[in-house]
Amino acid sequence: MEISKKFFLLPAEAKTPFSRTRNTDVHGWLAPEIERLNPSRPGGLKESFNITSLHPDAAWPAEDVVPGFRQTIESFFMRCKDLSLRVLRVMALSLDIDVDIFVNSHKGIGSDLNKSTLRILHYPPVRHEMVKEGQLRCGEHSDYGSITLLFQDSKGGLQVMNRSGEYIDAPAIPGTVLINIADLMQRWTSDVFMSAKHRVLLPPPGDVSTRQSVAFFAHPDDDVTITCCDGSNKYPPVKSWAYSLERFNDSYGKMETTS
Ligand SMILES: O=C(O)CCC(=O)C(=O)O
Ligand SMILES: [Fe+2]
Repeated sequence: MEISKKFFLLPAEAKTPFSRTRNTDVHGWLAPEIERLNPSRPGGLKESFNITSLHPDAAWPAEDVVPGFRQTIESFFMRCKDLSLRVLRVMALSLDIDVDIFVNSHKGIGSDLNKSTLRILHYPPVRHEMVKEGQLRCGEHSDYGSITLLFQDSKGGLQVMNRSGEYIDAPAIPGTVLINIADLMQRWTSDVFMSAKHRVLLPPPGDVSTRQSVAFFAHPDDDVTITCCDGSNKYPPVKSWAYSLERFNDSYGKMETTS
């Protein structure tokens, strides 16, 4: 989180060259208030940098601007990939189905054929007099892929909806990783694993602290067709990337038509 803070504290002009301009290319910086994860609220009071592919040509800040940034983030990406695959295996085991069913559909993580994304997040201090009606640090949403690993600092604000439909606090527990089920996993398992809606509230008035978190969104390979693994037809088959792209278009608008 230290190294990601160094990036976020750069002036906006230094981050703009890494801006994400199209939904079809997930890599890059998203400035504050761009992302509306709940489209009925104003954009979230957060900024993020997203890494999808470890391709050598991806745009990164120069080594002298944030020393060690690329290497640290890429190596953390690989650790998240390993952990996600382990968790996906355990999930299949718990369902008593082919243990490799999920893992085999995530082989391309880190390549151009898979949109799994490591996102570092920075929530700047909130000036309550500037907050728009209904604005949050991050609006209510569920993630799109299979599972999300979430690492957060101790500042709080994250809430997750329980099965009764109430939002409950999900504070950081030292030494743990929070794992969210995402939408494609819900479809895949015909609602056995339910995707969890979540949001990040504003800090109380007068609290001008920043919040930082890191999320790893595991997605199945782009061309995998997600079909209910119990053989039912509860959800029609969807291609992984086609489904996620539609969801990205809801959250950011159809960026590719405006860039
Ligand atoms: O920062 C957090 O704790 C949550 C971020 C999040 O849910 C997201 O970016 O999808
Ligand atoms: Fe999320």
